[in-house]
Amino acid sequence: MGSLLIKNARNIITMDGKRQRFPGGSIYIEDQEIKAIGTDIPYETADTVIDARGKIIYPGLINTHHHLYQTFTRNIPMAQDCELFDWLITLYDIWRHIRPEDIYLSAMVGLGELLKSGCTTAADHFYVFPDGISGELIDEEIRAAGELGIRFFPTRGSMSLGRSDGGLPPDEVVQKESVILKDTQRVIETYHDNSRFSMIRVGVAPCSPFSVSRDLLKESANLARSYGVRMHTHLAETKDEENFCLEKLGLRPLEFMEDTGWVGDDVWYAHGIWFNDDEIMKMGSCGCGVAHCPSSNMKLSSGTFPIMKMLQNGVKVGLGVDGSASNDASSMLMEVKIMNLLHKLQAGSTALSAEDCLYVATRGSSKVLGWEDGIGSLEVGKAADLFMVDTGRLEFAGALFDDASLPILTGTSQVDMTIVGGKIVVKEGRLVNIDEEKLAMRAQIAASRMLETAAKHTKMNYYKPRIQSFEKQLY
Ligand SMILES: Nc1nc2[nH]c(O)nc2c(=O)[nH]1
Repeated sequence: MGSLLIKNARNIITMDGKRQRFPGGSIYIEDQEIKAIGTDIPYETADTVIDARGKIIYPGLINTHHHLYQTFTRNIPMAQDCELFDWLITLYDIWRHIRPEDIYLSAMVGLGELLKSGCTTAADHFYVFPDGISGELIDEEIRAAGELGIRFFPTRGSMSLGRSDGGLPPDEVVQKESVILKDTQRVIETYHDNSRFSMIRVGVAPCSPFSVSRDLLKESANLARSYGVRMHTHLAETKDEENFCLEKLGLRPLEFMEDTGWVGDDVWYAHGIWFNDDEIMKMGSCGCGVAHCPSSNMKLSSGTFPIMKMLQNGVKVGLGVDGSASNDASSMLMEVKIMNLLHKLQAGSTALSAEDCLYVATRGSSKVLGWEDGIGSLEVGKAADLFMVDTGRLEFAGALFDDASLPILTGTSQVDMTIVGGKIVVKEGRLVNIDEEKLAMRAQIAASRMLETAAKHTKMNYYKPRIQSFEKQLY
């Protein structure tokens, strides 16, 4: 691939162990790897040279939880203003009609938004495999990631406990356990690459305690561990989930996970809001990680993630935007800001700085994904995954007093350049490898098709909001 020199940056925010910054610094990259970084590096030229005067460089953000296919079901009036179970029940009926092309296009849109907001590695949890849709579905989003040039961590999700067996999802979107395990093994064998600068690592991800069976959890854990791949699931997201576990399984959610082999330093959960103090201590000591998804937790009124208790107990915490249906966006930069504001309110004004939140979204996320040797900070020996912002932009005027927190506090959601593994994938704020306008048009047509098909089947009016406007309620 050759060499790349990025020189004369206004500042480089490294997020290394000392949180070093290099005002006036440069980075020298060979192939995917950072070979030198600082103000006094022994390289003056390279195959490609970028003059970064006036630009600030940050480590690429790492998204630890997403459902990219949900990009086609955002801003649906009927799925607003409800909590997780009602929200899922509404949306399962739409997701039933997803096609392979929808998975590809929704991933292109979601991953494109992530790259444009400074994200360089994205984990995804794909768990809807409807009856009657043939094809190797998760492969569609892997194809999209390859085309856009983002580092990708697809997790092969699954649901096996349909409504007729006491689960939440309709039977039409659950699969037989043998089918799930066979396809998961195929995905691991076809795509998983555990090398330091791998572009694809695969995880195993049964969906949630109310949508999978005990047997599937056990067998999935055995499969994942036999290949040495990581394990991911939703846990402790809502009180409804806790009640489901207590009533139907006689266990708290974490007890259920322990019982089925789903505790350990190769496991990360999404959300983790409703763990009690003993459980948080246990998670810290056994090395479990959590993908914190603040926007989604607020939107679905799920609760507030106890971040300070988690960090104080040594739990690995990373950041996730969650599926677009419970966020309506895939902006990692915006998520860092929202996280910062949420915890000012919850944990107090001095608990977490904007720079601490940037740490969670970079270093913290790399630990959650078990990938700290390759990504998460800008230092020699790590991948050249980074984003840059141009301080000359209007929204930064009057704010150039702390370079680490600048793009977070000012609330910008777009970066000027994103580089993944030494390759430029966003330039002047635009995706390099795809025509954005054409993609947007194709994607909206496909999303409308899916919604209209669902409406025909269910006879629901998805355009109808759940609540009346507040004026109507009040007067
Ligand atoms: N926020 C979300 N929580 C979930 N639980 C579950 O079973 N599926 C989901 C989901 O898509 N989003």
